Amino acid sequence: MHSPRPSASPNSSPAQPQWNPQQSSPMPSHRYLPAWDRVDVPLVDRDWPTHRTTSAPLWVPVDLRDGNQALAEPMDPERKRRFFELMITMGYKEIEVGYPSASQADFDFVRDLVRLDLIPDDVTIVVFTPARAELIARTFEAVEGVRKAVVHMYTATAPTWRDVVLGYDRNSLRHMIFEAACDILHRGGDRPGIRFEFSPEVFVLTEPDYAIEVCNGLTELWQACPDRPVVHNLPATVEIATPNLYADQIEYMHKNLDRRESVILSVHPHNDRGTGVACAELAVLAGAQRVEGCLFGNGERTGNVDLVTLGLNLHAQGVDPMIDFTHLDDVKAVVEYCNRIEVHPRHPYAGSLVYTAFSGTHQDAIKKGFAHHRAAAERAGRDPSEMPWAVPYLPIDPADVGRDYTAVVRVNSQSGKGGVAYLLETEYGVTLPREVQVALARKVQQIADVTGRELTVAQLWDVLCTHFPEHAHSRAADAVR
Ligand SMILES: CC(=O)SCCNC(=O)CCNC(=O)[C@H](O)C(C)(C)COP(=O)(O)OP(=O)(O)OC[C@H]1O[C@@H](n2cnc3c(N)ncnc32)[C@H](O)[C@@H]1OP(=O)(O)O
Ligand SMILES: CC(C)C(=O)C(=O)O
Repeated sequence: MHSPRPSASPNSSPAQPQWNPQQSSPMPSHRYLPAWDRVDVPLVDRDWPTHRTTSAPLWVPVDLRDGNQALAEPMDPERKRRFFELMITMGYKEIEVGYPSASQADFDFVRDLVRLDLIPDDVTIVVFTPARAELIARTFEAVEGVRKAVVHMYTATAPTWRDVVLGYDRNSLRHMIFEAACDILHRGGDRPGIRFEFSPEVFVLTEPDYAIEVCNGLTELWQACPDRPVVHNLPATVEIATPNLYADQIEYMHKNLDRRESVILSVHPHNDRGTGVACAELAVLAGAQRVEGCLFGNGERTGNVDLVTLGLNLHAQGVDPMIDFTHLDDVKAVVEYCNRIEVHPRHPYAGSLVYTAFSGTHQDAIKKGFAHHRAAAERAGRDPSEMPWAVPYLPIDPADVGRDYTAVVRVNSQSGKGGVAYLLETEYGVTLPREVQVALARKVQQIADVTGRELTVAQLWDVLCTHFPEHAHSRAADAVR
């Protein structure tokens, strides 16, 4: 049973309203089929829209495999080791450490982790392999002697990949997957610390009944039980649609997987449409229990889903992400070093500019918000850091991730009196009367308009000293003198 084609959104009426003067563009959009014509969307009596996420899923960073395979210069052993240690420090407990059959470097890295006993007892490593006998053999060689590992086998299951890339029909591909899975069972089935994972690559374009048939077959073959569950990891290898479609696909699997208590339902979103985070969040509402991704969203093309944003999105909802982000700038520095890619200044939670307001009304609100926050803490007899957070324009307290408040307000031609006054108050301890704030802001704005530049706090102080010397009495400035 499949759902009828969903109705068009209210915005897509063919009769364009007179208030919308947009014209047809020269974009060749007709070349692309909507997702609804590319894959059957299973009928879902949807539950996910009414769910809430109240606990963190199991996070599985795949930086050392999916992230690494997307780098122009894959990580050297020293970089891989630093990244691995960082993830351990942050609290990740299941970490994909590589594709050991891909290269000697990948193989050696996994061997070093095992031989040098670098994997803490409560951490499970994941090793990745295609469904090819010689590469499976090499993968097991890599984890020889490990205490705990997940052997993760993948094969593309979507029609185009079956037809064009692999050259199998549905039956012969299933046969090929099961043969490889038997090999894996044979090599690892008796080893207590070894568990199995399967990814039907390009799950989002795979017929749902085929995905179910293959996954359920593997659950059976691998003898999954609650004590030794299998992971079925359902990747949006390339994003194809709005996140609600992915959520429907995940909920369909959640409701149709056999031995559900013996299956860990995992997701692996990429970010081709820029909606990887939304896909993961809706997928968790739809039944996913485990999320694979990369720190700050490195990975193939536009990247894997960003585990930092996902974790801190939970934090900002009052849910413990179970990962330590308290030194986020240090985390960022290590990841930038290892990947040789910079994190964007606007990156959620971590970018250099994300706790900074240049614009006047935002600054005014932040200034009032901080004052209100401090006063509320005083009234309650508590430290401000323990009080519920409600400062406007700052979705979380920057201090939670190790930032101070110095960059919260910066002044340029978009700023107003509130921002200027805030900086002089916090940096110089001077509280200006409202009329002085207004007049000073006018002077500052004239300067900023002429130079087109930001003004430093020292420059603001100079403007105050020049034009309103009678108000330039500051504790901080006195201390400097
Ligand atoms: C979505 C993902 O991220 S998938 C992971 C992708 N990551 C990587 O590819 C990084 C590491 N890869 C490698 O180092 C190499 O590709 C290797 C060592 C695995 C294989 O190398 P090669 O043997 O030279 O093969 P090549 O790279 O051309 O791979 C394509 C072959 O693998 C087959 N193949 C692709 N995926 C799979 C799979 N999951 N299971 C079995 N066979 C597969 C293809 O059909 C093709 O076979 P053909 O040559 O008979 O047509
Ligand atoms: C095979 C899986 C896990 C993957 O990396 C992808 O589909 O992007």
